[in-house]
Amino acid sequence: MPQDSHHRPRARSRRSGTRFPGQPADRHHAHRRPAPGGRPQGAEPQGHRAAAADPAGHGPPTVSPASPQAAPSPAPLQVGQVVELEPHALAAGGDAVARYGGMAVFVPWVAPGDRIRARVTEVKPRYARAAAEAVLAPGPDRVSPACPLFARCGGCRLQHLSYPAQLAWKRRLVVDALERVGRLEAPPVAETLGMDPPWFYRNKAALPVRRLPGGRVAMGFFAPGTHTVVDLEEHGCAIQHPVIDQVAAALRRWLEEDPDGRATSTYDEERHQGLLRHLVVRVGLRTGEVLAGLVINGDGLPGEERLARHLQEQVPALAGVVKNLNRRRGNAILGPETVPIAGRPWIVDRLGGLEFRISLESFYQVNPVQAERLYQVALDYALAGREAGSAATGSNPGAAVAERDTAAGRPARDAGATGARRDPGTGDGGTAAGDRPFWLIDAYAGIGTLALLAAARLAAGTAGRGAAGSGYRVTAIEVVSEATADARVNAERNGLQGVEFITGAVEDVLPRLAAESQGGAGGGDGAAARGGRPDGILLDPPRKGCEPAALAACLELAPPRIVYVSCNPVTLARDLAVLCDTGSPAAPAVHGSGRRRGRRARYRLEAVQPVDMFPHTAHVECAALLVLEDG
Ligand SMILES: C[S@@+](CC[C@H](N)C(=O)[O-])C[C@H]1O[C@@H](n2cnc3c(N)ncnc32)[C@H](O)[C@@H]1O
Repeated sequence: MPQDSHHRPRARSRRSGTRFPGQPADRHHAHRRPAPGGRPQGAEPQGHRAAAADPAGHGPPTVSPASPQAAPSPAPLQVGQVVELEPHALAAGGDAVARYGGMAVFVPWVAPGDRIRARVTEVKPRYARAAAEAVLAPGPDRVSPACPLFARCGGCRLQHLSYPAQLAWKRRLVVDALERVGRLEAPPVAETLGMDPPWFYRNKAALPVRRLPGGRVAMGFFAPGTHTVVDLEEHGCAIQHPVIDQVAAALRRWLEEDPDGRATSTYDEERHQGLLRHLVVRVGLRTGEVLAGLVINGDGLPGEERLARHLQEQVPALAGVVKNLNRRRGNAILGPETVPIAGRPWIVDRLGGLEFRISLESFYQVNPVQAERLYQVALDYALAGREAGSAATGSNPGAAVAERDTAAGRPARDAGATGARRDPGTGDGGTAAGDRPFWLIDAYAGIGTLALLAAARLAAGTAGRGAAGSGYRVTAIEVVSEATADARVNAERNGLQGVEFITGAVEDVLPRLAAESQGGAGGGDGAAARGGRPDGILLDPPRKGCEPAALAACLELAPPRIVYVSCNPVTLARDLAVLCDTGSPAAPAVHGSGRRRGRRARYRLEAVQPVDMFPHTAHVECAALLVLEDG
């Protein structure tokens, strides 16, 4: 697979050939270059064109002439009533919001500024829901969705909105959460960093596999609000890497045509019966390596070794095929045990000039192009003034290495990590005040992406003196042991020293480090005792945010900077309210916080950078910089 394969995505079709509106049928010219402003071909503004209605309320509504019977009524809404609405905003999940007689009405799949005819589906005391039946006049930001499955598949929520409008909305989402939930006044939120082109970016898919009556097999995403699989075979997916479609097609062929494949049952959630549950595919965007995981409600599949060979023949980029055993009921995709069937049970990808080994279970950002930008911002925040040249010149050694690597398409070992090792550095740029090593804690570290990129940057400024204690120290904390194992290998693979990996929950480990830190240097044998007070903490928790004990420990450790990376603006706002002590009712009480020097530590929100990690979905990622104000 070519190194820049993600720049040449192409949809494929076993049955019909071409996939997306506006996409050329010629596979080699199928990359949909966006028009200026990020709009893909085939997603043109609808202007005043009309579209047809979906009676089930699931399809995108289509434009039609205004109906004289649908005039707004001041009477209270009733289920089944047809009303005309003009949504003015999007709510957090991506539904449009309109007002009707003082009541908020949520309508999916329509855009602010659209004038629509909608049927009321639910009425609550303070809000209602409606399904759009027709767009009477499109709003200024409406575009034609690029994917014909849009609104039938639950993967994307915003394809009907121009990309610049999506970016503006995501920034607004962050500002609103910080103001409303966090009680942070006039938060310093930058414009959202968008992706160009914002398509075919996902490097991972977990596709439920279901056999249909007659023996055909469906694989895809669930329809919105259901567990009905929307089969991607016909159209592929506009936001995931095309090789994922190839692996799915190869598995489908096996299940439909091979005798062992035809004998393989697929999972029935309600009865908790059937063998094959999901196909999980991971792709290394920069290396082209692919890992296929077959999630099984049992021990194995009939003819699984032949199946693995079949997949590898069909998709030569497959580095390995594994089975994951998940015999549990419920929505968790992966079970506790992963067993290799063929090849190796991990892939390698390159990011920021470093190489990362990634197993099936380990967290890895689904959009590495945008992840690289996010990490660069987060580390610029965390390391400001600590790297050689960064304070004086604003230069960014890590980023320069990453760019060189990307531009030249060279293997990472020529750049990034080894570059960091070879680079003589310029003195004590990575050293904290006095002669103490600069100490950074990476909490929720996954496979060590941020920790190792930080170490590479710090090493570039300190001639690699990390482990010796005079330059820098990075402490990475992660609860999933497979991810920590990957992280250790990744440190070695990139020749990076001075990084220690702790497997454990942040809410357990950070308080321990805080207690050691209070004991002062030499007061224990842990990292905190050796390093004293950290110079920075990176927090990158899952969607639910940090536990109060983790936040309390941050306040006790009271580093000059905290960088909070988040994929959920609401929990970000809640946790920042604790760290900035805004008095928000959403902030949980934290105990024992900020006892350092008898004062409660308190942070100021200095900058927030939203990054569009998930174009066309209602999700947004952020990096927020907090600077110690008091304590
Ligand atoms: C959003 S990911 C970030 C990972 C990493 N920073 C990256 O960018 O690749 C969150 C990580 O936190 C881990 N995690 C979840 N809860 C945790 C906890 N209580 N303590 C430590 N790690 C946790 C997850 O396994 C996952 O690897």
